[in-house]
Amino acid sequence: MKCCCDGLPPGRPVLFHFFIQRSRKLSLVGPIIDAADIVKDYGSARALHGVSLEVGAGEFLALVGPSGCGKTTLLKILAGFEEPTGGRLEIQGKDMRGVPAANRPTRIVFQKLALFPHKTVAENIGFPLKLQKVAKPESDSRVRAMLDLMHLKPEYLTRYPAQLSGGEQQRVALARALVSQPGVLLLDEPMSALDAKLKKSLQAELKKLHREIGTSFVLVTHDLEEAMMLADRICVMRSGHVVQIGTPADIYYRPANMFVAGFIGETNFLPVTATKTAAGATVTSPLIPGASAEIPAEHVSPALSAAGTALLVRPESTRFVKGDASPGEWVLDGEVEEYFIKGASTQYRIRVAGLPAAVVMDLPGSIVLPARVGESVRVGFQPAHAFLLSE
Ligand SMILES: Nc1ncnc2c1ncn2[C@@H]1O[C@H](COP(=O)(O)OP(=O)(O)OP(=O)(O)O)[C@@H](O)[C@H]1O
Repeated sequence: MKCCCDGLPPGRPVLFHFFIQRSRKLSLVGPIIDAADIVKDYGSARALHGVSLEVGAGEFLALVGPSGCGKTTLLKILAGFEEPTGGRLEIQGKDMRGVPAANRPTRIVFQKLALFPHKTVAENIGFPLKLQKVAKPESDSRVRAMLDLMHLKPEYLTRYPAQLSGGEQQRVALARALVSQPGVLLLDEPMSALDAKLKKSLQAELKKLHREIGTSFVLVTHDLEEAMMLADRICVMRSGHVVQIGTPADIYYRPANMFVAGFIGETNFLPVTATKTAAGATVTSPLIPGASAEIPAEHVSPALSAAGTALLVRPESTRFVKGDASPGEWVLDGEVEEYFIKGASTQYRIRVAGLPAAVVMDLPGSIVLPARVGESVRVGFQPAHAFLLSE
């Protein structure tokens, strides 16, 4: 027998069909969120200084940055819980000025669950549909579809939030946010209260869910690994400004400046003097007298300035040099300060004269250790593989 769900995974009912059809349609149009020059003042304090941001239909964007940089404020402005002091916000092509949260195509899930404790799971998930006066049979069917989507058992429908685990409660909150089929799902640290194992499994489910339903997700997170794992693009904020927006690879391998580089992942900054050339830049370092290296243009930050120029060498791009150095390799002499066995790899910290911080190395394997604490070692890396940036 043919039905409207043909071609969809078994057990994925009408709701899926709706999401998939809609996301295909939306992918033909422009950005679903278009925020330009958003300013937010709380009294005399400015929380956002002209933030501009676009989120594509079906895109997963993560907002990251130090505490107080304005992530939640921006999310609340998207959701309609805060009015911006200045700037323009369009969602699905419509100006959002004066549009209350309930009338926006957005839904939000907070870190602290806002489930109604005296309503059952079914009543919690169905609540937005009740507000929209959706007929009972349709509402029941959509609630059951959401339960299925969130891998929650049908018998949970009659349970109360207190009778569920933390992870299950968060899935109910996600189900409630998604049941009214929003164009954008806003997530404010939804997994930060969960233990590490549960967090990992919910992260995997969230990524799968996003791929399956095609709704745009905007996630605020403190967890940079989470942002790298889940997001199509990451927006790094600092003191109410957007510092860089890019793919996880852009942010990790081609950070705009030392702040972004230091914010995501371990870093080694080698002081250098750089001269721009047609092919990129030529660098020399006081730590490697007499040597110079060519850095290709794609490894030179477009925002390079004279202030505090440094070569970013990621820990996994280093090695111990036991014999001769490889062609073009730069080598630093040092002493092992400490090492940490991480299982799949071992992290070394090497004290190098002239550097304010120990050089961090991340070497595969942890069964046979190549060096011990106090041992003199030579650390090698290819400068052409490093990234040239400034403060
Ligand atoms: N309702 C408010 N009244 C006054 N100031 C506020 C208000 N909400 C936020 N702020 C201030 O605005 C700035 C940005 O806050 P916001 O909560 O957006 O930061 P955040 O990046 O989400 O921080 P965190 O990661 O700690 O949650 C902070 O300096 C904060 O103190």
